[in-house]
Amino acid sequence: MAQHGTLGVAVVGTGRMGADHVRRIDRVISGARVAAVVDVDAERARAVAGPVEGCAAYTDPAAALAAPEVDAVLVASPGSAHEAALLEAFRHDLPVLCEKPLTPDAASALRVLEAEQRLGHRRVQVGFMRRWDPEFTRLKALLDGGELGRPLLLHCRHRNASVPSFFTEPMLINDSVVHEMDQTRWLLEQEISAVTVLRPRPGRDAPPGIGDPQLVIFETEGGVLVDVEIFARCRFGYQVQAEAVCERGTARVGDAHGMLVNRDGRWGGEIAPDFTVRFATAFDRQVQAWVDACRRGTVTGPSAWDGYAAAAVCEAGVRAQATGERVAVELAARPALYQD
Ligand SMILES: NC(=O)c1ccc[n+]([C@@H]2O[C@H](COP(=O)([O-])OP(=O)(O)OC[C@H]3O[C@@H](n4cnc5c(N)ncnc54)[C@H](O)[C@@H]3O)[C@@H](O)[C@H]2O)c1
Ligand SMILES: O[C@H]1[C@H](O)[C@@H](O)[C@H](O)[C@@H](O)[C@H]1O
Repeated sequence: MAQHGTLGVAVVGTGRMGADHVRRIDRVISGARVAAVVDVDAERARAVAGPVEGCAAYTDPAAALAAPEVDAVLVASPGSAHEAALLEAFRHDLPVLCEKPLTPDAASALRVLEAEQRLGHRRVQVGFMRRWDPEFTRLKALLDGGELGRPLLLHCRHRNASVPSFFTEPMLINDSVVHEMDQTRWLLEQEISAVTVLRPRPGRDAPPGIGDPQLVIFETEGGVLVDVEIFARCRFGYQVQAEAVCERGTARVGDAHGMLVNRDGRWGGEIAPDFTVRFATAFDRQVQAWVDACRRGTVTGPSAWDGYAAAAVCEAGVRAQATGERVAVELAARPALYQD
């Protein structure tokens, strides 16, 4: 490890998330520095590397990951480029924080699992950052403590003020509801066994042919029902809420939005404009936990198995969305490397 135990990180993909992670490693968290950035867009890579001391800009991930200053890799390229970046990181046996999704489909996620198993040890943490959100970690601790009894239902809301114009209907599942898939598996410690997608009439802001909002229902292997409202163009702000209904009580997160203001005969709180604000603390804690684990030579957080399981549920979800039918999730057997 370079420079007094400081972790040298290569950030692959310097778009919205990648640039934000570069800022976070450079200015917010401790124990790491950005040694290299990679982007197929050379100008973008140079622009992001410029203000960071000692950071080299590359267009070829293979060249960057072979650099001696690089001890670990943060993958923030589009999902379709994740598999290649992960396999390149494995070639050098480097630890990886891979933004969600691990890969865009279950078959490619299985290939990543197989490659990691060939290494013989886990190297991947998947960027399901809600696992580090202070409210969600409290909910998890409450459910784990058991004082509310067993969870029976989980009501989730996932609202984005807007999404890019290229956002397709399957992306409601693959890009957005993938978070609730991981959140459900993590909070309940159960696999999701089936998915159904229901549609109300589309909102007026939904592009032609795209049903937005949608209601996505998960059934878990332990008999819990989970409903997820996904509304990608709700206009008013970014809202992620979850309420667990248990045998002896309920618990809900995602309502608190900073300040409460009394004014002009009204009272109310703030709503975050987007995920970078709502989950700022979660992103910081996620990357700090990854850096700390890398420096200890261990892994933490959601594994490649969790990334694969979410991809398998996404596949069922996209089929349920297209057919209107209840679709069972097909999951491979969990390999020994991911048993704990
Ligand atoms: N955790 C979250 O809440 C969250 C939020 C947003 C995005 N993401 C994830 O982060 C990733 C990036 O999303 P984004 O919004 O920053 O996208 P983006 O389009 O803003 O940026 C992607 C960047 O990757 C570059 N790129 C494309 N192919 C590449 C390759 N093969 N090698 C290197 N660079 C390449 C592009 O030129 C672009 O600069 C995606 O996986 C996305 O799902 C996660
Ligand atoms: O890529 C983004 C990101 O993952 C956000 O966390 C989610 O709320 C959005 O719906 C999705 O488009």
